[in-house]
Amino acid sequence: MKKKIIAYNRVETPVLEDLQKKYDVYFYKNIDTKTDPLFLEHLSEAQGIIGLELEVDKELLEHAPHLEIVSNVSVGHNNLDMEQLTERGIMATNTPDVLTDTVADTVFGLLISTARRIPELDQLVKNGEWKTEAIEPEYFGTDVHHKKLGIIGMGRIGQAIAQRAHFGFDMDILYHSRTRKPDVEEKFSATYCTLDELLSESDFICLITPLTPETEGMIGKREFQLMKKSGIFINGSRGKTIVEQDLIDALKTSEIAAAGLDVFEKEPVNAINPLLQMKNVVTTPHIGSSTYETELKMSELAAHNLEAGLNGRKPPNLIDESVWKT
Ligand SMILES: NC(=O)C1=CN([C@@H]2O[C@H](COP(=O)(O)OP(=O)(O)OC[C@H]3O[C@@H](n4cnc5c(N)ncnc54)[C@H](OP(=O)(O)O)[C@@H]3O)[C@@H](O)[C@H]2O)C=CC1
Ligand SMILES: O=CC(=O)O
Repeated sequence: MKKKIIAYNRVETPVLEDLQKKYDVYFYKNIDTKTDPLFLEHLSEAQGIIGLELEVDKELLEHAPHLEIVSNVSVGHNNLDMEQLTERGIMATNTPDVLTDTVADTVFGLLISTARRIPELDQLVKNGEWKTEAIEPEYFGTDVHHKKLGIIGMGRIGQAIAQRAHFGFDMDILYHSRTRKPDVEEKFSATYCTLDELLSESDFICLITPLTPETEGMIGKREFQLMKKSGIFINGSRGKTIVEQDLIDALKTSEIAAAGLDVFEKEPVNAINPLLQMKNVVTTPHIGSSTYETELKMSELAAHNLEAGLNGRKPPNLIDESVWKT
């Protein structure tokens, strides 16, 4: 008998079609399915789940007695209650590495767009408001090259950001993570520092940690106050790693100069969120890894993890290896 899987928004079409040949696939596009009786019925039969950011918590797991593996189509796995999954011996996997460069490009793109005010000036040109041959100083941006960049979370993506900054833009790099990384320091001439030192000394700050109990709200009022008034803050991690209201206040009171945001406390972001009214805030809708090439690679890797788990092989990207019993 074919195994049953729930494929959850988003699994790229070729990957979905391949899974459909081998498994009974219940495909869900809507993110609001957790109370849907049909979803709960499918969940009660499923051996596997593959998808992006389905909140897998105790309540959901109570409806999933046959579940063997949850395969996230993302590297972040804050949507998974790992304690509950491990306690039940259910495997969980993610998709590291294949998205690293793409996310670093997004973060760097936000950084440059914010510093050079590209979306604002694009709008000015398109609105027919480019009146004089030489643009007025009120529309000048600030340099990126040769400035000081602080990276919070010097993991895979943090290092890919450092690579772009060091080799492409001659930036000085400060970093903060849980552990020091001598190889990274050597490769990018990077300097390890405390969070407070990084905040007060950097011209640009990129936050790219996972969302965990330790990082939730790690950047708030006190941290924004430590930043330079000319400082530009970029968040590529998760919305809840910062206190969003404190960012709004810091921008309103010119505590910092500008922000580039790919992630928000609530997603999709509420249309009346004050951040969306600010010219010095550049936003993207959580698209760090969203290129055709990378989304396909992520889906393929997630399917590979899922199939390994369902067929008695160790998935390459097991988040908690302790669930694997040889
Ligand atoms: N916007 C988007 O579309 C995307 C967002 N992301 C986000 O980026 C995150 C990072 O991904 P990736 O680089 O692959 O992950 P890694 O695990 O490779 O890196 C995470 C880094 O964060 C550091 N870190 C963890 N906890 C803390 C803490 N309490 N204080 C300071 N630093 C900490 C780690 O430190 P140490 O090395 O010392 O352990 C590590 O350097 C993901 O978890 C996800 O949330 C990822 C992809 C796309
Ligand atoms: O946000 C995306 C991820 O892969 O994590």
